[in-house]
Amino acid sequence: MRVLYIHAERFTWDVKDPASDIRDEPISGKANNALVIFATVERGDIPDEGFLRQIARDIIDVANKVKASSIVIYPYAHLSSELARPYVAREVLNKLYEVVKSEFHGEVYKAPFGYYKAFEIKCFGHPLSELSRSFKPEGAKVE
Ligand SMILES: Nc1ncnc2c1ncn2[C@@H]1O[C@H](CO)[C@@H](NC(=O)[C@@H](N)CO)[C@H]1O
Repeated sequence: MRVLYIHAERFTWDVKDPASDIRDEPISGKANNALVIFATVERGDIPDEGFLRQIARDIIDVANKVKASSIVIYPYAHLSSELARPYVAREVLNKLYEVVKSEFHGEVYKAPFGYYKAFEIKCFGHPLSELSRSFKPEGAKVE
């Protein structure tokens, strides 16, 4: 899984057209002081508890470091050329959302899977406000 973390003063997303047969309810939303997780599920990623806990731990660690009051899991199919199939990707992201929500003290949101979306973001711009990660199921985390 490839992720881009942006610590945003403000983040809003607006659902547009469907982009996949596999999709969630089309719910738009917004969050303030949010760690936004642009997440691309890659071929070989699995909805395995251990794999997802490893990712969730890193997300929550960074959210606490930057003192974010919310986290947004944002399905984003543009950070890798090795995309997982939509069915698997949706399951991995929904499970990641559940793990993060069960372990983070603040609000956790998930933008809907399977749509084109408009978004507005105001990045804080401090040294930890833009980070990227690559996670592999065998547990190796590549910075
Ligand atoms: N491997 C994958 N990882 C993460 N998200 C994925 C995915 N495969 C499909 N999606 C979702 O379906 C929309 C169309 O590709 C995707 N939509 C988007 O990526 C929007 N930000 C608009 O581009 C996304 O919701």
